[in-house]
Amino acid sequence: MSSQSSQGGGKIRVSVQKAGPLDTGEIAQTMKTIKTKFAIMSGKGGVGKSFVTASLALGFAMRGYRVGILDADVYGPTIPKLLGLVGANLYLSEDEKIIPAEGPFGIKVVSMDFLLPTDDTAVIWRGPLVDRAIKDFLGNVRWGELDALFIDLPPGTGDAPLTIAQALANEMTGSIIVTAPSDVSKRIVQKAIDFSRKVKIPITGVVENMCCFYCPETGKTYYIFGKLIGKEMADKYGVPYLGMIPLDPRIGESNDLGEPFLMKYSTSDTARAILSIVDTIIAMYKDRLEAKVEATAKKQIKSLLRLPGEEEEENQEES
Ligand SMILES: Nc1ncnc2c1ncn2[C@@H]1O[C@H](COP(=O)(O)OP(=O)(O)OP(=O)(O)O)[C@@H](O)[C@H]1O
Repeated sequence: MSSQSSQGGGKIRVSVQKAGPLDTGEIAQTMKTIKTKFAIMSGKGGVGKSFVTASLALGFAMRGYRVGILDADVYGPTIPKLLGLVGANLYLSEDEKIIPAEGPFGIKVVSMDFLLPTDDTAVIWRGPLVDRAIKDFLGNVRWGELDALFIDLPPGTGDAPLTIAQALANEMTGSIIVTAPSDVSKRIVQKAIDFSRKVKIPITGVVENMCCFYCPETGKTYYIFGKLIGKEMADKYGVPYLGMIPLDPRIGESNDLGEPFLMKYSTSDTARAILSIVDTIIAMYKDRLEAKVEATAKKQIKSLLRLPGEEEEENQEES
C-alpha cells in the first residue's frame, strides 16, 4: 500500500508489493494498546458472522467501551456497510501507519472495503494484493487505546481464515463462534471449535444466530430449524454458550440501508438478546476490561494526594 500525499500522511492508494511473511512481533506491537481482542469465526459462510461482529462492537460501544473492528473478511468485506460507513477512507499517518475510519460511537474500523473503488473490483483482489493488505491490517494500524477489538475472520475453516488466525493467535483473548441452526450446523460448530483449538485461540463461546422466529401475531416463538442446537453443541464440547439471536426481518432491512440495527431498534427484543450476549462477554472479561481503568484511577488519586515537589522526587526515584 502507498500514500497519496507527498508531504507524509494522506489517503491510502493501492499498489501491488510483495508482502513478506506475517510478522507476529509487528502484530503484537500494533495490538499492545488493546485490552481484549476477539476473533469472530464461523464454520461456514452466511450465518451472520459479520452482523454479529458489528453488533457486538456496537453493544460494547453502547456500554461505554472504546471499540475497534478489523474486517479481515478480505474477500467479502461487509462491516462498513453494516455501520453505514460506505465511502469512508483509510489514511496513512506521517510515519506510514494506517489510521482507521471512525463509525458510530467512535468505533474504529479497518476494512478492505475502504480500499476498493467499486463493488465490482472485489474480484481483482487476489494473491499478492490480499497478502499485502492482510499484513498491513494486522501489523500496521494505529488503533490507539481500545478496550475491545473485534476481528471478523473470513468465513469457514480454509486457508484464508487459517493464515490470519494463526498469525493472530498469540494476541487473541478469545474466539466467538457464530452458528445458525440447520441440518448441518452440528458439524459446522464442531468444525469451528476444532479450528479454534487447532490455532490455539481460547474459545470465548458460541453465538447462535437466526435461532428462531418470534411471530408478533400469535405471540409465539418458532424454532424453525431445530431448538438450541448451538447450546447442545457448546455443552457437548465444554465451551460457553453466549446466547441466541432470533431471525428478524428488520435486521436484513437495516443492514441493506446501512443503518445499524442495534441503534435503530435499540429497545426491541432482538436488540435485548444481542445486548445480553454483550453483557455476558463483558462479565467474562471484567477484570481485563477494568484493569487499566483502575490503574489509571489509582495513578490519578496518587497524583491528587501528592504534595508540591513530591512529583519531582518520584520522577528522580523512577529514573
Ligand atoms: N438474525 C438475523 N435475522 C435476519 N437476517 C439476518 C440475521 N443475521 C444476519 N442476517 C442477514 O443474513 C445475511 C448474511 O449475514 P452476514 O453477512 O452477517 O453473514 P456472514 O456469515 O458474515 O456472511 P459471509 O460468510 O458472506 O461473510 C445478511 O443479509 C444479513 O442481513
